[in-house]
Amino acid sequence: MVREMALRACGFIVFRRLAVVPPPDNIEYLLLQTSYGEHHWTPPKGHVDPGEEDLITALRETKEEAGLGAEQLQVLDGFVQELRYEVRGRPKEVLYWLAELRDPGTAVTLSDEHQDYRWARVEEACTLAQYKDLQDTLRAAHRHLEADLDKQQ
Ligand SMILES: Nc1nc2c(ncn2[C@@H]2O[C@H](COP(=O)(O)OP(=O)(O)OP(=O)(O)OP(=O)(O)OC[C@H]3O[C@@H](n4cnc5c(=O)[nH]c(N)nc54)[C@H](O)[C@@H]3O)[C@@H](O)[C@H]2O)c(=O)[nH]1
Repeated sequence: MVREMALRACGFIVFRRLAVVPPPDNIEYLLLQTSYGEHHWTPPKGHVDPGEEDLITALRETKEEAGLGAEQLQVLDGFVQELRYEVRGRPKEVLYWLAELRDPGTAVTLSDEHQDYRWARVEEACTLAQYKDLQDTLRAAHRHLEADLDKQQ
């Protein structure tokens, strides 16, 4: 039996820390709303080009979709989440890493693929995200950041 190859996409859960609010409530996550289809919200991500490395895809898509480049991001070690769902009857897998926006004041610049963006605290981000698997991923990211914080204290 030939198993159908899953469509593969990679992206970043981009977050920023506001200076004026004490942690962990100062953490906000970036979500983008598509300008097509159901106008759903997801972190920046997109399809892996043939031969492209996963992290390079995540960086390229984040630059294309949000205008945020590698030099503006700090990619975190030790966190990656894999989502699997079906799109038009085909299996799709999405890998998300975590990346902090170094300067929380950096402006987001959207492409034609998205019509809106939001910096949202974890619960608002989950409300926007809608999908259970993406909500779980956002909460896992938040727990990971909170655990990091505990270690520093
Ligand atoms: N005009 C038009 N054009 C489209 C359309 N569709 C695509 N284009 C074009 O394709 C290009 C995109 O290329 P990339 O940027 O490289 O790829 P991705 O970023 O991967 O983008 P996608 O939108 O293909 O993929 P998803 O976000 O995965 O959404 C697909 C479906 O999956 C569901 N879904 C989404 N997220 C989750 C989740 O976390 N969990 C679960 N469980 N389900 C989830 C949801 O139901 C959704 O409808 C663009 O240039 C468009 O021009 C469309 O309907 N009309």
